[in-house]
Amino acid sequence: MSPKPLRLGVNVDHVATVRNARGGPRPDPVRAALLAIEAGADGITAHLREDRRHITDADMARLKAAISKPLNFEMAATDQMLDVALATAPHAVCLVPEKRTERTTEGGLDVVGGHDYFIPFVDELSRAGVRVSLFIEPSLEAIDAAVSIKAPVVELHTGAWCHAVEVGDHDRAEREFARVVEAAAYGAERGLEIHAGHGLDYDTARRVSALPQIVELNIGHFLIGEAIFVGLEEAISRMRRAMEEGRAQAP
Ligand SMILES: CC(=O)[C@@H](O)[C@H](O)COP(=O)(O)O
Ligand SMILES: NCC(=O)COP(=O)(O)O
Repeated sequence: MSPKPLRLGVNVDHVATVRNARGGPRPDPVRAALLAIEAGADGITAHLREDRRHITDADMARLKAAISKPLNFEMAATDQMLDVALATAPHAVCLVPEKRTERTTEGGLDVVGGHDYFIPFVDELSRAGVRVSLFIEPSLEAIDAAVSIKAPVVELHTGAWCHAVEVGDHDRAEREFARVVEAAAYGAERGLEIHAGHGLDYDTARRVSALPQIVELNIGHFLIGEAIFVGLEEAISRMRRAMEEGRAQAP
């Protein structure tokens, strides 16, 4: 059976990070989203953090109004964010953990300890026609919890693997990648749609694209950084090529 098509979701958070450094209107994450779609992005991801350190409520509303591709609204599981998400009516919501003090998303959602807490969020968003995904650690326990919470999609947090690659800790990187491989297969066997994201670059995106169960990668920080040097269109084209090369290796 040929592997399923692999989608690229481009996260525009860090266009807003650069904009907010000066407090003006530029660079505009909506302009970046439109360019990303022209360059081949299958969707746009944006993380409305509680502290609004990058994407703002207005950005999210403008993204929803402007883009022709699906909007993946990342948010913490809070009543306030739920209200914003329901008012925005995105294609999808991804529930992610947040800590005020974190520099970036550090781990996956605590779907084991917080199991019952997440059920109403998944219920209400699903009833509103929003596709819900849970941003989780690549672990079998987290997969089981996601199935029990009845979320149709999980996004496997690839940050630990990508960080180990980045710092040259080969043994740790291989252990972390093995967790991603196992969780992707285990989750797909249990009927979940499998996404992956956080910290991916061309090489790690190529490698993870070879996992046939994974149908969407959400990539932001690396692409926005690359765009500074080669332009956003070229960075996305190179990422698409890397994903296609990886997918060609899929069993
Ligand atoms: C959940 C996820 O991995 C991304 O949304 C990531 O959080 C990018 O935003 P930050 O860099 O602000 O964490
Ligand atoms: N959910 C992952 C995401 O949207 C982008 O993460 P990153 O590539 O900015 O680390």
